[in-house]
Amino acid sequence: MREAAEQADFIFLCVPVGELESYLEQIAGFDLKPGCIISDVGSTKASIAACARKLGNRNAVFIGGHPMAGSERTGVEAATSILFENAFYVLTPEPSTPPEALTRLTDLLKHTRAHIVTVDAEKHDEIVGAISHLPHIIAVALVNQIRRYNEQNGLYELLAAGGFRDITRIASSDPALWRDILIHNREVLLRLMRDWNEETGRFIRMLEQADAAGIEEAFRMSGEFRSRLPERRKGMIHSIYECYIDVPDHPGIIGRIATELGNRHINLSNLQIIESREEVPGVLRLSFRTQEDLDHAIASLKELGYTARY
Ligand SMILES: NC(=O)c1ccc[n+]([C@@H]2O[C@H](COP(=O)([O-])OP(=O)(O)OC[C@H]3O[C@@H](n4cnc5c(N)ncnc54)[C@H](O)[C@@H]3O)[C@@H](O)[C@H]2O)c1
Ligand SMILES: O=C(O)C(=O)C[C@]1(C(=O)O)C=C[C@@H](O)C=C1
Repeated sequence: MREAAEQADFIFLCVPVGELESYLEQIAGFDLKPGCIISDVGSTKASIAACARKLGNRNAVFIGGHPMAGSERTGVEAATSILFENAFYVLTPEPSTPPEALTRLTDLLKHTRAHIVTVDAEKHDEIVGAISHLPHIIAVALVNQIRRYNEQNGLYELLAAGGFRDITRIASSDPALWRDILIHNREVLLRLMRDWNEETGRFIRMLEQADAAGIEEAFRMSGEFRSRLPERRKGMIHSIYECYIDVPDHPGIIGRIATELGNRHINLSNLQIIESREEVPGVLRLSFRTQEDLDHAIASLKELGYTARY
């Protein structure tokens, strides 16, 4: 590691959050190239930023980083060359970070086609705590609640399909990775969990009082906010023109749809079966490179009798 680090212009630390500080400390003891930039990809930023401040700069500059991309999968098998494309990549420079170092790092990261955003490390942890870490806790808690019911009656597992799967994918994330993330952001998460308790408390009160209007309003407000979120920020740039098609359970149906589009010279860029029902290809998601292809595909599929929608 010393040999590689001492020749490097850039060093990225890509280990679990709990290992970051010890690597940064080791690297700080090496004879790094003048101007070397050290960054990381950890999901929390305040603790590694504090460690870097303590170690000081010497030859190198540390700039924390966090690509908001990835999935519940880990290991090299989960890597793809387009992982960061169109994703937001957060950098957490300090007021003392030399602007030219930040420019060199962003120039390098541009090749990933991610959108670079800068914010300070503490604010990062507050925001990402709310939009990433809290949802992971909620998903895990929910799955464990249902897992306990299922011990008494296996029907829970059998019937758990659409909604449950949608909200719990991230409950399959790597336990050790998430142990580190939650522990390193525990102050923020404790505050967020208290707010979460209030949020669930509001639902308890609405149910106790059979407050139909209140429940409707809660769904209306959440739907409104959620519909403002871009459908798909990361992944392949070209897959943002998407439509959904209900596919009946007939052999060869997917091939037929693809062939019909091909016959009309409509270029598919991606195709995904959304598994909402066991053993039934429920919904097909088709992606195109242009709005024109998408509109043409929807019109053609409707003409052929399929239910196609944006
Ligand atoms: N998975 C995501 O969605 C995601 C997204 C953004 C950032 N991150 C962050 O990226 C970092 C890596 O996560 P990942 O999802 O790529 O996980 P990963 O398991 O795919 O990669 C972690 C790598 O670190 C290695 N490793 C573990 N302990 C080590 C040690 N003590 N010394 C040296 N190597 C060690 C593992 O062998 C593995 O190759 C974490 O800090 C995580 O918080 C993850
Ligand atoms: O989509 C997922 O599976 C993720 O967990 C990705 C996700 C997120 O919560 O958005 C998880 C952790 C990372 O630090 C960044 C991205």
